[in-house]
Amino acid sequence: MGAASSGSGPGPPQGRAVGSWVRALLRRSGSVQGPVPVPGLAVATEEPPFPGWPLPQLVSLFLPEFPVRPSARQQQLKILGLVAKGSFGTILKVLDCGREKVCAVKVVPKVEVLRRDTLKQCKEEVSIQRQVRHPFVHGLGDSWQGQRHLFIMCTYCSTGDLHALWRAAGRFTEATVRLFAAELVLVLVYLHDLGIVHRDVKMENILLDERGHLKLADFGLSRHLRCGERAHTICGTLQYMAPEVLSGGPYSHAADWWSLGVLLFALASGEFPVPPARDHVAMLERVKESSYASPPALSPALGRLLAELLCHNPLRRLRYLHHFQDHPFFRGLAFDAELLQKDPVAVAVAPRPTEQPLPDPTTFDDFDCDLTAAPPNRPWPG
Ligand SMILES: Nc1ncnc2c1ncn2[C@@H]1O[C@H](COP(=O)(O)OP(=O)(O)OP(=O)(O)O)[C@@H](O)[C@H]1O
Repeated sequence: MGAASSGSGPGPPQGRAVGSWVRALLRRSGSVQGPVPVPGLAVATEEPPFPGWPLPQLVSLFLPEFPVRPSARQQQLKILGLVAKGSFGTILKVLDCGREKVCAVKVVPKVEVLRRDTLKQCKEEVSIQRQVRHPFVHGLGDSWQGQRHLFIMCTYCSTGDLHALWRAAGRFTEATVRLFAAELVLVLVYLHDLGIVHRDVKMENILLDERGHLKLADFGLSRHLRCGERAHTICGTLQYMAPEVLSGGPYSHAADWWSLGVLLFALASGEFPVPPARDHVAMLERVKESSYASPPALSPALGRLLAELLCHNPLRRLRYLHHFQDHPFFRGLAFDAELLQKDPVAVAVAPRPTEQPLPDPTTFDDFDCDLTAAPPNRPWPG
């Protein structure tokens, strides 16, 4: 939901209940807040307590993207462990006992959303994820709210994310880069045609399905941007940000194509084209100075693709499907989702250490409802 880096977390300590471990962890990370003194919010139900009366504000603010679910629904979920701590919230692995499915749930404290003034962005994330349906997009399963948290649930990807795979592999062969690039081209073209700019295309936000194909995730910075419209917010992840984004805009969907260029450069060479800087001003200087010359080990066709994506002028950057279909790097490849998915991706499905079974799964609503005794540890925003 944000732009800061996230890392995969270790499993819970052996012999300790997962519930108390997750609660302690959420508290340590500051993502669990004490009670917010809003009168009338002791019990959140689907209906307002008195027909015609407004819902308490801390509930109504997040509607309709985050409906209030009957607690029976939430009790069907059992926490299996921690997946990662993002900049905003915590990603948990849960078992949906009703559907017998393992899911990932992003848990975001409402207080944090309001403190950072990201209510609009947070609702946009869910509404965009609900809107998009594509083989290479990680779709939304469900979203709802508790008293203190927002919950965003989707299928759990057991193969992990592209960043973890890249770190393990060092770099990928050009054949693998070609396949991943084609999958991402299809996704970006699809999103841009819908008038959506992702704004945080990076390896950590790309999950892998069980056959190693890509699923673009984390629409936390995405927004609707019509063709011809321009954005100005400096956001994204520094190393992936286009020069026009780093300089405060105006920028368009072309910014996503720059990020793709950075990503493909790193996948193929094992290194980022430009090292990270401390802030966007310093990063812009580095980006301006860099020639983005491809390492000589890469083929001329890939070198050309990278140069055409990492083009400082957004108007001259590659951005239409036919640009890629006609490109020598993709010669002989069909931009067809079904054909691209035909074979498993060998490097992604190679056997890896199996996950430890987790002791004592706990019901999901515990950490939203059981913390009412703790005092607030942050000032209430506004
Ligand atoms: N459905 C999922 N299945 C498996 N792992 C997931 C899933 N969703 C997220 N993750 C893991 O959790 C990490 C953080 O997720 P996400 O980017 O959605 O959170 P975030 O709070 O927006 O983080 P950040 O702001 O740091 O990008 C991902 O990089 C990925 O490794």
